[in-house]
Amino acid sequence: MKQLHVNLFEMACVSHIVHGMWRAPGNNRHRYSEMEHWLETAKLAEAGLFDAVFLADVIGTYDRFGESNDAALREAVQIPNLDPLLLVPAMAAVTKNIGFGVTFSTTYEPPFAFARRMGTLDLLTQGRVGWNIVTSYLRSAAQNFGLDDEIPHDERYAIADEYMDVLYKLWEGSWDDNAVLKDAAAGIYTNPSAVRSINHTGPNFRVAGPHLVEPSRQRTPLLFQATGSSAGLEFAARHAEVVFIGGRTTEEVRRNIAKTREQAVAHGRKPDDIRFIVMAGIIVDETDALASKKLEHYRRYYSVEGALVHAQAEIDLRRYDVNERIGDVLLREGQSFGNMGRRFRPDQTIGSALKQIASFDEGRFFVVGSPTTVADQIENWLDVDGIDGINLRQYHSFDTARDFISLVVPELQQRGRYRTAYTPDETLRERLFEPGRARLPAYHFGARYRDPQNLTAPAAPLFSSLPFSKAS
Ligand SMILES: Cc1cc2nc3c(=O)[nH]c(=O)nc-3n(C[C@H](O)[C@H](O)[C@H](O)COP(=O)(O)O)c2cc1C
Repeated sequence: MKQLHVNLFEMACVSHIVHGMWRAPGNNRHRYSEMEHWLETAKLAEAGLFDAVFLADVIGTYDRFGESNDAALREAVQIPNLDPLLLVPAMAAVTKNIGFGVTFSTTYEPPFAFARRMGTLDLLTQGRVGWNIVTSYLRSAAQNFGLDDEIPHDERYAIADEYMDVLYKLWEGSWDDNAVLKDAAAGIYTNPSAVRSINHTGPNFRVAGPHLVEPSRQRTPLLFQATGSSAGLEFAARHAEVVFIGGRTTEEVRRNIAKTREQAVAHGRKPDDIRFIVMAGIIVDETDALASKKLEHYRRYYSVEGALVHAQAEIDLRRYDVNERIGDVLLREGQSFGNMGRRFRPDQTIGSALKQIASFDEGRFFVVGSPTTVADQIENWLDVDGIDGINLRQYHSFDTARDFISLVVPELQQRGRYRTAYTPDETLRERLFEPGRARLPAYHFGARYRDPQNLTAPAAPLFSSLPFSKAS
């Protein structure tokens, strides 16, 4: 019977996704800048037998709503924030099993330095790190790295594909497993013939190598990705091992999962080589009634303005008649339906959009209720939608995680749907897949560089033409 994988869905900032909640009494969000806060977070997640603490990240500001950073700063929407990679060693030092998923963009910082950072983290954590691959979607991020505007979407994925090529060459191909000898008698620490330069030359990167970090247990960290576009799905089919999937209905979720599996098979992988995780909102209490009361309590703090900032809304919905349709207002205001199109339909009324925002309702994977109500839903998500796990959204730190751990985990364990202990000494990849699978499978694209011959044979770029469309 399938068991549920759970990541604590976090971000090193005050207001990650449930905006306004930082004002709720007892919420610890304001302690995001204290080391102790993250040590507590990691220990709590480990006590709950979670798979990992998953840290989102952005390297720019949400400056579209109101055409400035003012609202984002007032509402603390992902600013101020901290670099998530720097939290991992501290959290790893006070835990033994919990994994760490960290977000890093392939668009702005060179791959060689990132390869070293992740190699360092995989060594220090004994193989407990994963990487959430993003190409970054904020114009302000581009402007923080010398550009006027974002690089076009599909081009970012083409750059990301070459980025992965460089990383695999460094992580998988530069050092042999038996390179480090530590032979004090002979005075040889590393066998020079077991380490090689990678001499990568490509359209975006030139990297000589060798990698500076000796092989770690996973070599390549567990690869997470969230996507919905055709270029993103093609990239996931070649690279990703854990994909954040979505869908408004069970049918849509199942279709998206099937499509992603198919594309992975087209890239020489197996249908089961990808685990599917959704963002889930779970508000639980002893009874359904108490859980609904908790939801009402939380709703009082929710910030519609914070949600509009995060959606990079082109218009302030609150300024229009609730019966007007969003599409008509945008047209009249000469605005595109770009950002808001990700959450609303053009024929939706302003009133229904505001209600959707304020309702907390995050669609398909949102449940409020007793442990039984929640566990019933989770079993549905596992067996009917076909997902493998959830990123547990934090409404209140640390009540949301504590409620889940004390009320939902025992219920799921009783049903055989949740681990009762960690497998000692397992890597994060083994936890998501199976014992013995600490590294990328031999047929994964990244493993090709374990054969030094391939270091000199350039890989076929993923996209033969841009913008990418499946037909091409
Ligand atoms: C669960 C989840 C977590 C995400 N975390 C981040 C993040 O931390 N930083 C970021 O820049 N984008 C993040 N994204 C956005 C994705 O990286 C990506 O831009 C988005 O899914 C759209 O992909 P597409 O353009 O290929 O459809 C996240 C998306 C999801 C669903």
